[in-house]
Amino acid sequence: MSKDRISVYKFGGASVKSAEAFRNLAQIVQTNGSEQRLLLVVSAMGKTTNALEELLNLASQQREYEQAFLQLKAYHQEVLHELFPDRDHPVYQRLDHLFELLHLQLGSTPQNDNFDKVYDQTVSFGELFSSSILHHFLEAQGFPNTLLDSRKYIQTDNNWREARVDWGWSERLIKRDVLPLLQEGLVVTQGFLGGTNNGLTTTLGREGSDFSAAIFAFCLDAEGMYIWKDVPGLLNADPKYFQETVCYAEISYQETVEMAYYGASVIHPKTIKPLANKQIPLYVKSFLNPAGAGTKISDCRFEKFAPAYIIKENQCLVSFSVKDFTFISEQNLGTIFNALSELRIKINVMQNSAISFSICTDYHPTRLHRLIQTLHDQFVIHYNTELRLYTIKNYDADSLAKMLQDKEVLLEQRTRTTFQFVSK
Ligand SMILES: Nc1ncnc2c1ncn2[C@@H]1O[C@H](COP(=O)(O)OP(=O)(O)O)[C@@H](O)[C@H]1O
Ligand SMILES: N[C@@H](CC(=O)OP(=O)(O)O)C(=O)O
Repeated sequence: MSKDRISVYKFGGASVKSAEAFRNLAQIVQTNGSEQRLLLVVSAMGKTTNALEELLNLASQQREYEQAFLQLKAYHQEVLHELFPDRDHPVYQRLDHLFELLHLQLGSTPQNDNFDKVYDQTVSFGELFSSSILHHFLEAQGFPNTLLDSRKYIQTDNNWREARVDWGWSERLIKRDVLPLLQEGLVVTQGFLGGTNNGLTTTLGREGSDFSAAIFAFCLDAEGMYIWKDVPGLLNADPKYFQETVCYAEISYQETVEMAYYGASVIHPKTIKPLANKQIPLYVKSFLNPAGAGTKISDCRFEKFAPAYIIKENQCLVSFSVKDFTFISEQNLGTIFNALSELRIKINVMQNSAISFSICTDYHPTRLHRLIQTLHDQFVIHYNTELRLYTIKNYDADSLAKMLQDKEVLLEQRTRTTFQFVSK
């Protein structure tokens, strides 16, 4: 087998959540690493990013965070103790140092007024911890590797928490430095993180490690990208909600990007575009059964595939009504869209009637409050929270009946292929 092939492997939180998970990961690298050059992109361990968000919230509200900090540190240390019996191993010093830096960062939070900027400097520690552990663990297992700081390669603007990639600059840097490193052996790097040209850390949006891997795959002209998950592949529904699911053996980029857009959380929505633009296949594989076929996502075409069910949680339905019985005009819509864009509120579904306009969006209380403040002079605004957005792609009578059963529908919309509704 030729060693000219480059593949990018992405391991998410679930695949590094415990010492056992790290061992399983090393096994996957051992099985597949002799056939190809591998770049490993790793997310934070388990639910570390959530824990870091919680720490930051406590610190920014000047509330007690020491206990939560120590808990997060203890979780990482437990994994270290299992993976590195020698307590003098340099990985211990490295992790101690990173936790000290996190502690300093949290200590300076209340004085800082740009929350989103501080968010990126804080929440990014999860991937710094996990990638350091992975680097040292693979070395100890006999897989020499380079630990690459993705913040120096994925160059972004300072649109904190959802930074936009400078593709040209990132590609030049990655081609210049990472290609030669891959000739020497494995490369390990962080998902989710980018960096500005003045050296500050940015993040690419929650669950953005899939996207990081796709950026590297694009810039390296990889032969394939693999995301290793706790499911057999891309399924027609989230097994957390549905007992019976079907695994797609092959599916197109287009179907996948739509599923991701509607909320199938298995793949970050931004992942597909860079891969499709260079025709790089994406494989969704199970780290619990690495020999399983998984799903291949590529430029294929299928006429018919099993209906896909997607549930997006934590939705909010907002309706804007004009105050004087004039119709909703393009001018009114322009005003609403401008405010939404300013506040980074994304529309998941929208619908207008004669005198009102409704949107379904992810619920962010602070942003919604600001939206109401901005527009309350011109519109009467009502909203409902704790809703779900249901989407059925490739629906038929049976799948509709199944999803709609016992639900009160607050808004619905259908095209020839896709049915969506908002409900409790
Ligand atoms: N269509 C789908 N197919 C497979 N898994 C799905 C789908 N929709 C949602 N999921 C969920 O995605 C989870 C895996 O993604 P994620 O939790 O982001 O993994 P990681 O953080 O380890 O990368 C699965 O456990 C499953 O519950
Ligand atoms: N750790 C980040 C980035 C990420 O992609 O994680 P995961 O691959 O576990 O979804 C997050 O939780 O948002």
